[in-house]
Amino acid sequence: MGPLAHMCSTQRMGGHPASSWGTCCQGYKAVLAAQPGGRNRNAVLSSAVLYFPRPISGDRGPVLVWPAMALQMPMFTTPLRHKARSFPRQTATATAAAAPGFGCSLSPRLTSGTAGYRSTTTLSSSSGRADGCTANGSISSSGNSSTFNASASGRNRIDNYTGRQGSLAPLRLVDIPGKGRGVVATRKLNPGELLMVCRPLALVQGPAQTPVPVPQQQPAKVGARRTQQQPTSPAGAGATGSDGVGFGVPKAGASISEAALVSDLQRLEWRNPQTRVLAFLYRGVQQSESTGRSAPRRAFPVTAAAAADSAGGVILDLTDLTDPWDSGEPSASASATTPAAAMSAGPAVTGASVAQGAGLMADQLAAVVRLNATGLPSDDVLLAKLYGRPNHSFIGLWPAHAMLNHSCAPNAVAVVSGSELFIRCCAPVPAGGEVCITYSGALGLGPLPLRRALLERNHRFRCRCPRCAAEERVPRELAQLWSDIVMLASQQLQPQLMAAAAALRVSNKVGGDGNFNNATSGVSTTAASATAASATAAAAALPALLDVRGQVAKCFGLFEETLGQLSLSPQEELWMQASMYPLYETRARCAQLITRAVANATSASGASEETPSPEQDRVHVQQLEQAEPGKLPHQQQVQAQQQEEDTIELERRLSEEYLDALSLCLRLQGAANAGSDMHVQLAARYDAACAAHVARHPGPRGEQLATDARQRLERALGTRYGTGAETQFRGSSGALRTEGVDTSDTPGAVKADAITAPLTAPSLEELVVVLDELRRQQL
Ligand SMILES: C[S@@+](CC[C@H](N)C(=O)[O-])C[C@H]1O[C@@H](n2cnc3c(N)ncnc32)[C@H](O)[C@@H]1O
Repeated sequence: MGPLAHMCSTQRMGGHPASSWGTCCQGYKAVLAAQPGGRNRNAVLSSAVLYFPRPISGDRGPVLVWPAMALQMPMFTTPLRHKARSFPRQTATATAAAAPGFGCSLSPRLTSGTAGYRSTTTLSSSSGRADGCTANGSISSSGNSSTFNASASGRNRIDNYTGRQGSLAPLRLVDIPGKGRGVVATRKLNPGELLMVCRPLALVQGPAQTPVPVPQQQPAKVGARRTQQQPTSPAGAGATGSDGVGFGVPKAGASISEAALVSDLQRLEWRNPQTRVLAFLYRGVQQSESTGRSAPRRAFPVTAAAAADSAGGVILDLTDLTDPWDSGEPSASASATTPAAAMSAGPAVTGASVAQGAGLMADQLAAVVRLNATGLPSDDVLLAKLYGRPNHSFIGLWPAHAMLNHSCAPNAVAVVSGSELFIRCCAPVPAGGEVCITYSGALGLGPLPLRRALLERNHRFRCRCPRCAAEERVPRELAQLWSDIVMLASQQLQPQLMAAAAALRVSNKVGGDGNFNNATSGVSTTAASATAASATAAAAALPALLDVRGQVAKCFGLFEETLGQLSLSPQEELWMQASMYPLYETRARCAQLITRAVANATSASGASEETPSPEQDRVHVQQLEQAEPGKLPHQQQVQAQQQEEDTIELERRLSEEYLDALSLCLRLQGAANAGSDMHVQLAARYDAACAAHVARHPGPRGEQLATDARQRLERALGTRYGTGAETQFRGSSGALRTEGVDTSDTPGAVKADAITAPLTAPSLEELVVVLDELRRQQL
């Protein structure tokens, strides 16, 4: 039986495959119809039982089970073993070129020495960490007032880097009932708009890494460290697709402990403005403790909390926080000192009494870090590649970023590049609306119970964003059914797909180079036999893939049926679908693998026609001799042509099915995770898949798909990185690698003479070129 024989007739017509349960692919509808009450909720639930081959909710419940894949890679729990590097106190002078006409320059190196901008950066940092992490804690700058890091007053930074004079950052820090402090927009904000460029109060980086194509996630709060590593996404990066674009966390990416940051906060030299910022952040800890909003995991001394409150509080605005090392006049008493000494002795610091002594400091700092710090195994891979510098794992404290509260429907996204953290609007925000990021990373694309459990466990608060509110109104049994479906998709179907993908990977290897060397015997096989082996592997994988396809189709039937019973707004419906994302991505992944398996199988038959074996030749000659003159060759030709047309048509339909599924995933990413690296990766994947499709199946529909895909990729890139139209700060990571610092372990590192300057944001063309490069590296 050939591989295609596994498909039932409806599937050949674009319908559903036969499942391993032997039911018709449209069976769930029959079951639904057979239930008393037809389509009511109970009927749906009982039909669900019929369709799930194994119990789908275990003792622990779905919300505890689904993130298991993510939990396999805990972050920031094990200190890194870093190559020892020391950063003695030093002064570096950097010259870089200023804005006009600079947008297309890819290498910061090219910018050095040209006219216009000169910034003097004094870097004083902790000396020699035992673990070799780099600590970038105290950077103070002065210089040209038209630049972000050189503003004399520190008040107009955002105007300066966006070039919009007179319109100070369109954000304000306010108290938000039930959440503590938060950030609101003072005017309407649009996706892609740069909102803040934040410098860290402290930053610990791991050693330089070369990007390796695997998925990344946008920065998540440290409290969520166990959730931020996303499971390998079938539709997203890490997939085996030839159109795959995975460009995230370097594989060597290791975790850095919170303790490393705490210890750097203790070791860094402190001046009063920075102490004020720290005290300001610490107030958040105390507030959350006193309101019970977010109980810290340790009790803090009542005296310290009371002292901070009675100090009248430290009132800072966002501009004080975006660059904590550039906040104007240090107090007279503010000679460099340690945090403990500064907090207990510095009279100019309102929050000085927060610390009762060095003994408490570590605890307090730990609480500040826990509540406010952010970390990932890598900073942004695309920007690093664009600017020609390596990636670093990191954990850092960016005070302005720390003021952003969470929403499951975020309208802002954070991107870390070197030591800067950029905040960009990723969904429209009305004037007065709160600007929120997500703390959940990829797991924000999951059902409410899962999101809620993660936020409550890691951050100790209950999200009441509009998406959560809408999902709360879903009847309980339905919500349970949906959670079960998600769990089925991620716990059972995705592993099945992974196994099939592994088999196909082997088959691609065998068939791919056409001259496969057998590892054990060292015997080189012919192209034809290798392709035949590939076809065999594809044929072996197909039944499992078709089974998954059938199960996914049934799950979708159930979900869509039940979703249709609720009266939801289009936005709410999109959010519900986003919460079922694992099911959508399972479908896309499955469609992709089936497309590949069929292509492998059919190319094998083509290959054997091209290179018939001696036996085939003999049979063929015999047939010709016996045939009526002129008849058989013609019949054969017609048959072969028909077969080929059928095959191409089948491949086209399967490929379109894959593209449709991917397109939906992309839409959902845009609805609930816009501007995330997952969103960008998926957009790149979709773009590449559409381009591959149109190359294989030329025609107006393919062309249209490819155009649409490119637009969507540009939108995703624009949301995360800007459109290149505005001037922005290109990152000052050069400050980490100033004169005298050994950069030999960081190939391509930005050297002292190339400390970056405000430049035009990367253009879309630049970003697309880099994306393509990363993709080629992966292939
Ligand atoms: C990084 S801080 C954000 C700033 C914080 N509101 C403050 O005043 O310091 C994170 C904490 O803010 C609170 N928070 C953030 N998002 C929230 C939300 N959607 N609902 C309730 N509290 C939230 C929680 O206490 C959380 O642990």
